[in-house]
Amino acid sequence: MRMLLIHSDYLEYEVRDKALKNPEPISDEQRRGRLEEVLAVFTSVEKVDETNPDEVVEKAVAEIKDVASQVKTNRVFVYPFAHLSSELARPDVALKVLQKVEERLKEEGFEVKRAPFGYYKAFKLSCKGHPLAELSRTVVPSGEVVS
Ligand SMILES: C[C@@H](O)[C@H](N)C(=O)N[C@H]1[C@@H](O)[C@H](n2cnc3c(N)ncnc32)O[C@@H]1CO
Repeated sequence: MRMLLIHSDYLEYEVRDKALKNPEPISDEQRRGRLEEVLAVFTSVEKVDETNPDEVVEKAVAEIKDVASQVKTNRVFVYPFAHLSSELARPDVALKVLQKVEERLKEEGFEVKRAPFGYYKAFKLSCKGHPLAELSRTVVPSGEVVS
Protein backbone atom coordinates (compact mmCIF):
# COMPACT_ATOMS: atom_id res chain seq x y z
CA MET A 1 0.00 0.00 0.00
CA ARG A 2 1.34 3.42 -0.96
CA MET A 3 0.23 6.48 0.98
CA LEU A 4 0.76 10.18 0.35
CA LEU A 5 -0.02 12.05 3.57
CA ILE A 6 -0.73 15.78 3.31
CA HIS A 7 -1.40 17.85 6.42
CA SER A 8 -4.01 20.30 5.15
CA ASP A 9 -6.06 23.33 6.10
CA TYR A 10 -8.88 21.51 4.31
CA LEU A 11 -9.62 18.81 1.77
CA GLU A 12 -12.88 18.83 -0.13
CA TYR A 13 -14.11 16.60 -2.95
CA GLU A 14 -17.08 16.31 -5.26
CA VAL A 15 -17.92 13.07 -7.06
CA ARG A 16 -18.05 13.29 -10.83
CA ASP A 17 -18.32 10.26 -13.16
CA LYS A 18 -17.91 6.59 -12.45
CA ALA A 19 -14.34 5.40 -12.87
CA LEU A 20 -15.31 1.74 -12.40
CA LYS A 21 -18.22 -0.20 -13.86
CA ASN A 22 -19.41 -0.93 -10.30
CA PRO A 23 -18.24 1.86 -8.01
CA GLU A 24 -19.07 1.87 -4.31
CA PRO A 25 -22.79 2.71 -3.87
CA ILE A 26 -23.07 6.16 -2.23
CA SER A 27 -25.81 8.33 -0.78
CA ASP A 28 -26.49 11.87 -2.06
CA GLU A 29 -24.72 13.31 0.97
CA GLN A 30 -21.57 11.34 0.13
CA ARG A 31 -21.32 13.02 -3.27
CA ARG A 32 -19.48 15.90 -1.59
CA GLY A 33 -17.27 15.99 1.47
CA ARG A 34 -14.99 18.39 3.30
CA LEU A 35 -12.84 18.29 6.41
CA GLU A 36 -10.78 21.12 7.87
CA GLU A 37 -7.46 20.80 9.75
CA VAL A 38 -7.03 17.30 8.41
CA LEU A 39 -4.41 14.72 7.53
CA ALA A 40 -5.31 13.73 3.97
CA VAL A 41 -4.14 10.20 3.15
CA PHE A 42 -4.13 9.49 -0.58
CA THR A 43 -3.88 5.72 -0.84
CA SER A 44 -3.17 3.10 -3.50
CA VAL A 45 -3.79 -0.47 -2.35
CA GLU A 46 -1.35 -2.76 -4.16
CA LYS A 47 -1.33 -6.29 -5.56
CA VAL A 48 1.21 -7.34 -2.94
CA ASP A 49 -1.28 -6.36 -0.22
CA GLU A 50 -3.65 -9.11 -1.38
CA THR A 51 -1.46 -11.71 0.35
CA ASN A 52 -2.44 -10.34 3.79
CA PRO A 53 -4.88 -7.41 3.70
CA ASP A 54 -5.59 -7.47 7.44
CA GLU A 55 -1.90 -7.07 8.27
CA VAL A 56 -1.52 -4.23 5.79
CA VAL A 57 -4.50 -2.46 7.38
CA GLU A 58 -2.82 -2.62 10.80
CA LYS A 59 0.50 -1.39 9.40
CA ALA A 60 -1.21 1.48 7.56
CA VAL A 61 -3.17 2.50 10.67
CA ALA A 62 0.07 2.52 12.70
CA GLU A 63 1.77 4.78 10.13
CA ILE A 64 -1.22 7.15 9.95
CA LYS A 65 -1.38 7.35 13.77
CA ASP A 66 2.35 8.14 13.88
CA VAL A 67 2.11 10.98 11.37
CA ALA A 68 -1.14 12.31 12.88
CA SER A 69 0.53 12.58 16.27
CA GLN A 70 3.55 14.33 14.76
CA VAL A 71 1.39 16.94 13.01
CA LYS A 72 -1.00 17.07 15.96
CA THR A 73 -4.33 16.30 14.33
CA ASN A 74 -6.89 13.64 15.10
CA ARG A 75 -8.78 14.15 11.85
CA VAL A 76 -8.02 11.88 8.87
CA PHE A 77 -9.35 11.87 5.34
CA VAL A 78 -8.89 8.44 3.69
CA TYR A 79 -8.82 9.10 -0.06
CA PRO A 80 -8.70 6.23 -2.60
CA PHE A 81 -6.10 7.23 -5.16
CA ALA A 82 -5.12 4.80 -7.92
CA HIS A 83 -2.13 6.86 -9.10
CA LEU A 84 0.54 6.00 -6.54
CA SER A 85 1.34 2.53 -7.85
CA SER A 86 1.62 0.66 -11.11
CA GLU A 87 0.59 -2.63 -9.46
CA LEU A 88 -2.87 -1.99 -8.05
CA ALA A 89 -4.87 -4.48 -6.02
CA ARG A 90 -8.22 -5.64 -7.39
CA PRO A 91 -10.94 -3.06 -6.61
CA ASP A 92 -12.90 -5.44 -4.37
CA VAL A 93 -9.84 -6.03 -2.19
CA ALA A 94 -8.85 -2.35 -2.22
CA LEU A 95 -12.29 -1.17 -1.11
CA LYS A 96 -12.37 -3.63 1.79
CA VAL A 97 -8.89 -2.55 2.90
CA LEU A 98 -9.83 1.14 2.84
CA GLN A 99 -13.12 0.50 4.66
CA LYS A 100 -11.17 -1.40 7.33
CA VAL A 101 -8.58 1.42 7.66
CA GLU A 102 -11.46 3.86 8.20
CA GLU A 103 -13.08 1.57 10.79
CA ARG A 104 -9.85 0.98 12.72
CA LEU A 105 -8.97 4.69 12.79
CA LYS A 106 -12.42 5.43 14.26
CA GLU A 107 -11.84 2.71 16.85
CA GLU A 108 -8.58 4.50 17.72
CA GLY A 109 -10.51 7.71 18.38
CA PHE A 110 -9.91 9.59 15.13
CA GLU A 111 -12.52 11.66 13.32
CA VAL A 112 -12.47 10.05 9.86
CA LYS A 113 -14.00 10.63 6.45
CA ARG A 114 -13.40 8.36 3.48
CA ALA A 115 -13.89 9.60 -0.07
CA PRO A 116 -16.06 7.36 -2.27
CA PHE A 117 -14.36 4.50 -4.09
CA GLY A 118 -14.51 3.98 -7.86
CA TYR A 119 -15.25 7.50 -9.06
CA TYR A 120 -13.59 10.41 -10.72
CA LYS A 121 -13.66 13.21 -8.20
CA ALA A 122 -12.90 16.92 -8.27
CA PHE A 123 -10.99 17.94 -5.16
CA LYS A 124 -9.46 20.99 -3.50
CA LEU A 125 -6.62 20.68 -1.05
CA SER A 126 -4.79 23.31 0.97
CA CYS A 127 -1.42 21.91 2.08
CA LYS A 128 -0.04 23.61 5.18
CA GLY A 129 3.52 23.64 3.84
CA HIS A 130 5.39 23.02 7.11
CA PRO A 131 8.29 20.49 7.04
CA LEU A 132 6.08 17.51 7.99
CA ALA A 133 3.12 18.52 5.83
CA GLU A 134 4.02 16.23 2.90
CA LEU A 135 5.04 12.67 3.69
CA SER A 136 4.81 9.31 1.94
CA ARG A 137 4.70 5.84 3.49
CA THR A 138 4.69 2.37 1.99
CA VAL A 139 3.50 -0.70 3.89
CA VAL A 140 3.46 -4.32 2.67
CA PRO A 141 2.64 -7.65 4.33
CA SER A 142 5.56 -9.16 6.30
CA GLY A 143 7.84 -11.23 4.13
CA GLU A 144 6.98 -9.21 1.03
CA VAL A 145 9.46 -6.75 -0.49
CA VAL A 146 8.65 -3.21 -1.49
CA SER A 147 8.98 -3.07 -5.29
C1 LIG B 1 -9.66 8.36 -11.00
C2 LIG B 1 -9.17 9.31 -9.94
O1 LIG B 1 -9.70 10.56 -10.17
C3 LIG B 1 -9.62 8.89 -8.55
N1 LIG B 1 -8.93 9.70 -7.54
C4 LIG B 1 -9.25 7.44 -8.33
O2 LIG B 1 -8.12 7.12 -8.04
N2 LIG B 1 -10.27 6.57 -8.49
C5 LIG B 1 -10.02 5.16 -8.33
C6 LIG B 1 -10.27 4.71 -6.90
O3 LIG B 1 -11.37 5.39 -6.32
C7 LIG B 1 -10.66 3.26 -7.08
N3 LIG B 1 -9.58 2.29 -7.03
C8 LIG B 1 -9.52 1.18 -7.81
N4 LIG B 1 -8.49 0.39 -7.46
C9 LIG B 1 -7.87 1.01 -6.42
C10 LIG B 1 -6.76 0.66 -5.62
N5 LIG B 1 -6.06 -0.48 -5.83
N6 LIG B 1 -6.38 1.51 -4.65
C11 LIG B 1 -7.06 2.67 -4.45
N7 LIG B 1 -8.14 3.06 -5.17
C12 LIG B 1 -8.55 2.22 -6.15
O4 LIG B 1 -11.27 3.18 -8.39
C13 LIG B 1 -11.02 4.36 -9.12
C14 LIG B 1 -10.54 3.99 -10.51
O5 LIG B 1 -9.30 3.33 -10.40
